[in-house]
Amino acid sequence: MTSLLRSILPNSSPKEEDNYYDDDDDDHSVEYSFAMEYTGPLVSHDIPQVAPVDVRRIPTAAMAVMVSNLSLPVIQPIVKKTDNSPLVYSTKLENFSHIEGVSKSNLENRTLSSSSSDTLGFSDNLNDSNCVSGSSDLDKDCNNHLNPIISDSTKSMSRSQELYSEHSSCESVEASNQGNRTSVVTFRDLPSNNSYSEETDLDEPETVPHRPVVPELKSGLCYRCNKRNRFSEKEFCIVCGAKYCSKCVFRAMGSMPEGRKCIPCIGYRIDESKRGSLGKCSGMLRRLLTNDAIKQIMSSEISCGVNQLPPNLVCVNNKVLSIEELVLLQSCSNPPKKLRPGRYWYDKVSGFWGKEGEKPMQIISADLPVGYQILQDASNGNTNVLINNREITKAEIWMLQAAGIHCEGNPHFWVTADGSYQLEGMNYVMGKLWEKKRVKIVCTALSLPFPSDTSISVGEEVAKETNKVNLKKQEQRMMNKILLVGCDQSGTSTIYKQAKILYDVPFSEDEKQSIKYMIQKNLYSYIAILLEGHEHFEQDYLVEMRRRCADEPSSSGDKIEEKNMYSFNRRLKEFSSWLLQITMSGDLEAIFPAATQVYSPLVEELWKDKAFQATYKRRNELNMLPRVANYFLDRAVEISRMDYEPSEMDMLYAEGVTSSNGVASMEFTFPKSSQDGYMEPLDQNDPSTSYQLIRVHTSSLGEKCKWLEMFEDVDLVVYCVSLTEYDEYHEDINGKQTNKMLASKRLFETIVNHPTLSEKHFLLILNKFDLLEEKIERVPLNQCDWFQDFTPVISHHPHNATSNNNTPLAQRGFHYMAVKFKRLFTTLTGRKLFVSKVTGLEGDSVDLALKYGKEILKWDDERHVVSTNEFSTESIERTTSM
Ligand SMILES: Nc1nc2c(ncn2[C@@H]2O[C@H](COP(=O)(O)OP(=O)(O)OP(=O)(O)O)[C@@H](O)[C@H]2O)c(=O)[nH]1
Ligand SMILES: [Mg+2]
Repeated sequence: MTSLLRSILPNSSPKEEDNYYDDDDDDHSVEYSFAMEYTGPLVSHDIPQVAPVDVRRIPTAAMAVMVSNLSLPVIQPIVKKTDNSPLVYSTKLENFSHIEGVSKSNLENRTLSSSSSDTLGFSDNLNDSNCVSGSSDLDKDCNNHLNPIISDSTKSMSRSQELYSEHSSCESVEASNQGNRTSVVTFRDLPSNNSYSEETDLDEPETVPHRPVVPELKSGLCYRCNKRNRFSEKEFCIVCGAKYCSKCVFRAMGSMPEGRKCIPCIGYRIDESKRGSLGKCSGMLRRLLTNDAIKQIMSSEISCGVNQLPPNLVCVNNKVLSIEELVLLQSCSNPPKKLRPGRYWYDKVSGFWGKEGEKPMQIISADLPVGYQILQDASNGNTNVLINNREITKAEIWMLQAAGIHCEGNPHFWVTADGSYQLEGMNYVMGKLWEKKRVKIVCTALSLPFPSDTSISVGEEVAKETNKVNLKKQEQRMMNKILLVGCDQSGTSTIYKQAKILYDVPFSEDEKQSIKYMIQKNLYSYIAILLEGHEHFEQDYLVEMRRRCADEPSSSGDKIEEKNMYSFNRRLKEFSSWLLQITMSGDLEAIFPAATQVYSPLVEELWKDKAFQATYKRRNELNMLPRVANYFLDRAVEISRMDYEPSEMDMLYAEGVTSSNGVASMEFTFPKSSQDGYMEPLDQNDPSTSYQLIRVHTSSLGEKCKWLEMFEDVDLVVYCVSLTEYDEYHEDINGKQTNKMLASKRLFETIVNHPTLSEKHFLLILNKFDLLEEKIERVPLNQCDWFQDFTPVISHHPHNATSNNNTPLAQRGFHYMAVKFKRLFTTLTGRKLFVSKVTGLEGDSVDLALKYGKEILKWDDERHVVSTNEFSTESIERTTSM
């Protein structure tokens, strides 16, 4: 028998063909099969029925592709329903009439219908060529697995078929032609998308047999043709793990009624380690089939009964689930995502859901009668703070703090599904957790769950749909987490904000508002510095004038006062002394920006005042004035107004970023750019790769950065150091002056040595290179004890551009510091530190550094793929695209 598959694979050996289809005309033991209206040319390319298939689930589009490969028309089966419900599949004859050599009468003659009123199958004139027998060589190969499926239709209908047919809402009515003939199938309308239908899956799917995983072949070998091509894509069987190349995949897997399983594995449970890849096929299969075909196969793979998770492998609150519980869990409006075998805890009141001994990973529907009562130590918390009887983790404490909830005194909270919280024993709701914007930021940064808006407020159906979409979106995306840390003033918040601007992640209203207030408050502190300077300038001017006066006895003291170019009018004088007093007392923070409305007119008046302008011109003499102050002072009047709206640049230059507990988090993707050249090939194939940048302030990390353990799932740590710190000092908690570079080094050591990050890649950002260029000319690097051996040789031949000696001093300083950190890192870890030179205020510079981070992650991914040759479909795609 010639098969359609065979016909599209002309080079395959006859032996291989025999393995799949035999010529035994008498054996027509297909239980579910096509009845199609066929015509001449098609007869010789019959449909590859290698396993019993629910007609509705046969990926017709897959067939269509194969047919289209043969330049044949797409066959669209249409369903006719007769009184007794058996179905007849037919195709529209017109579809074929344009094919050369095919007349309508020819088509009609070859029309197929069910062979008896209640039997669905091929009519005799096609049986010869189209039916698949169970006695082919292939089937002999697979005898043990296939026989139960394709022999006696009633007696031997395998469990998988039962489940399968149940899922596809087919009912086996009776068998005609016992042994050889097809069983009778009637069809009901498909129910909604639920994987489980009540009557179907409640009976022990755990009895679905388990098939051992095949031992892995040497990397790159196809399990069928045994040909090696390490980098060519393969599709793998979700049961036994065997991998097939594009030439063999259809021969090995047939029409894939249960998804990607080799034929002998049909009817068997999937390998649980591959559950994550259900519904995700390789790029290879996508190229071979149409979208519709892929959709159909993947949907069968996800929903067919035999592939469902066995309930006895899931334990919730110490109780092994029954099938009813599992169904409840998976069919609720907000089910656990990617449920795998394992032990879980479930807080029925709030809906928090997590793995035993771990922080919550999701918020699912509340009040499901699943598992026993939750235990206090379910998530292994050690905070003495309880939510719904569970001792919560440190990450959750941060979440509560972000919501403004105090956790002193080890309180016990009661949190309901909508986030309402109250103290145990108190009868009033203190607030709603999920309504606090900062909670969302902290939850995202710490990988804590946050409910989607819909799951709280909208009806079940909409929520269900939204969840599905979200789930799909999540599955499509690969999230890489980047943790950004550094000492105070190293520039982490600048880099974080720069990334927002670069990758089009808008600042939230909340962030904008608080950055605006920060800018306005800082403006008054800069003005205060100017006013302090003004007092000195005024005093100096007075002294100078008096000296001159002494030289010219004719001029009076009053005149000197009048002539003083630094004199304010009375109002400005009062404002000036008030502001200076407030600043000295440290109350500036308490008054501004709230008082902006009142003082804004005074700022305007001040700015127009000649005395103040004279002071402003001399601002460079004021050491206390930060460099960034110029940027804002130039627009002081505009900024001091109530209706001031900070621009992106303003937000970048503002000192700080809104965050609670010093944690800020953003998601972004790298935009595609034609200039990226060779750097981009992988991303072009995988544009959905997204990144999460989490900036955390070290003051929030506790002693010895203990709370770094909350960032166990980050992929890359970016440590930020300011290149200008080498001659700067700050007072530590004991009042001791400490060199800032040494403090940075110590923090670096602590973070690198932290057990949570022991396996992570590190990228060191040496920031503020623009400032180093200025500073290193004035202040030698060996001001810092750690940099004593920096002794650059200065060239006396400035025109010798190729000489190393002519490398700018700042560049050499940067290299030197980079090597210092690299050596330190290698001593601590034995691994390689990546370093990037950055000027945080320049977008391109930050962009390059973050892209470097991306390259590190990509490199790591590829390394894993090559070394472990994992089954992950993404990795297969990536390897190939290398
Ligand atoms: N000239 C220059 N200034 C920079 C650069 N990076 C950051 N700054 C400035 O340095 C100051 C500190 O930067 P931040 O980003 O606030 O530093 P941080 O790490 O958040 O420090 P904390 O807020 O103290 O935690 C800000 O005024 C920035 O504008 C840079 O590359 N060049
Ligand atoms: Mg800052």
